[in-house]
Amino acid sequence: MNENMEVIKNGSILIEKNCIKEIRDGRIEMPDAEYFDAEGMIVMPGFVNTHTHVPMTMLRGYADDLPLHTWLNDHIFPAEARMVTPENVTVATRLAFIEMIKSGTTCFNDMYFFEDIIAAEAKKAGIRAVIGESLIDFPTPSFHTLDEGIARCESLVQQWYGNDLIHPTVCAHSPYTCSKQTLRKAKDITEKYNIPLHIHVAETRKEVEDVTAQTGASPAEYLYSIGLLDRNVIAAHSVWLNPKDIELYARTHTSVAHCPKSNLKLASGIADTDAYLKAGVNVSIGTDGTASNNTLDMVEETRFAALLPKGTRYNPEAVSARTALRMATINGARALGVGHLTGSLETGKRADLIVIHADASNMIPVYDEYSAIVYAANSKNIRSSMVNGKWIMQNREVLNIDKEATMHAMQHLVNESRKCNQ
Ligand SMILES: CSC[C@H]1O[C@@H](n2cnc3c(O)ncnc32)[C@H](O)[C@@H]1O
Ligand SMILES: [Zn+2]
Repeated sequence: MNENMEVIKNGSILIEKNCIKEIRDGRIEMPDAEYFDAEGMIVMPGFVNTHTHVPMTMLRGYADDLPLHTWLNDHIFPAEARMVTPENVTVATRLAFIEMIKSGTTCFNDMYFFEDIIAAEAKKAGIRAVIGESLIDFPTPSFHTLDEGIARCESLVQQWYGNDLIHPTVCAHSPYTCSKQTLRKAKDITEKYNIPLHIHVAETRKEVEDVTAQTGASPAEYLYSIGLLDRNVIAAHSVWLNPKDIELYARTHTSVAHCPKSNLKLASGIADTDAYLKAGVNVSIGTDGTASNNTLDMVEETRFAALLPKGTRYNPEAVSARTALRMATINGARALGVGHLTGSLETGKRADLIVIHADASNMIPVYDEYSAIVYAANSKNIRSSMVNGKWIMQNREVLNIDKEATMHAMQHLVNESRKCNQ
């Protein structure tokens, strides 16, 4: 693999319009060019967060230290039924974007309700977004019947299909909340447009037990049996895969969105990503929502993704820093079907990159860039960020979102919701 795919060292990147035109050692002389001096910096592709529910910033810390099914059924679903409105989704999405941009994410994959709002906000913020309206077999804040939900899914796809920054998908919540018919309808839309399907799979042992009791197959086998697994599928979590499931993912090119922190916090378990990678599965990294994480920080998530397998496998070579960084960038882009556009610094790709201040007390000395980023960096080291050739953060200032107004609006939203709940 070309060295320049991951980090750029002592070199120059020529960007023309929204694309990387050239990458070269040393300085590129261009009389009319605008120069950005990256002395003391590491330039790398932006992080690709492959599993989020961005408006869940409104529920950060709302119900902590609970197992997934209690957390979801007794706390999160009821809170969402009250709080998920178009206005609240707008505010919560802006807050999420500030946090994501400040921690180096240039592309994210979202599953929620009112994704039309999230798409429009992403366009304004300038962040690359892979977005899908979500199907689930009960009335939701954005639709009441399944037919309405399906219509919303397809109309979002039609609205953004072919866009250079916003890439549509369809989301089905999970095999335990969607019937076979719902899952098939979701898949039919993705097949019609050749776009990804985003779904939670095998997150907990309970899910595996329940799905197996109902269908006679593991969640992965069941999804395969109804034609759902292929290279256009992003299977979030996938903690509880048996050896046959792993082989099935590899054979069908199903991608995993590994969410180490959310899985730890909800005590769902630890995915054996070392085994998945060795079997040839495309493993990427996601944060999940801030009600289970409770951050959207891909620097932190990547560190967890590199450290956990070492502890569970008693093997310091399991998931190296370099592998973890690939999972967080190019594997993510490939999982989302945008690997031809983003996820690495290569001539012809879109200029989606971040600038890390490596000449910092918490990072020097930098013997190895991958190690410095994965094991030493924190989000504050990320100084600037560019998506599609445009700066979206410069010197830690997020350019297209009003931070003060957003924070104020979030506080107001929470106060109002508390009043209504009293
Ligand atoms: C159908 S929109 C997304 C839906 O998913 C819920 N959710 C958030 N995190 C998780 C998770 O880890 N497992 C399962 N479901 C999750 C979220 O609250 C929305 O209702
Ligand atoms: Zn999730």
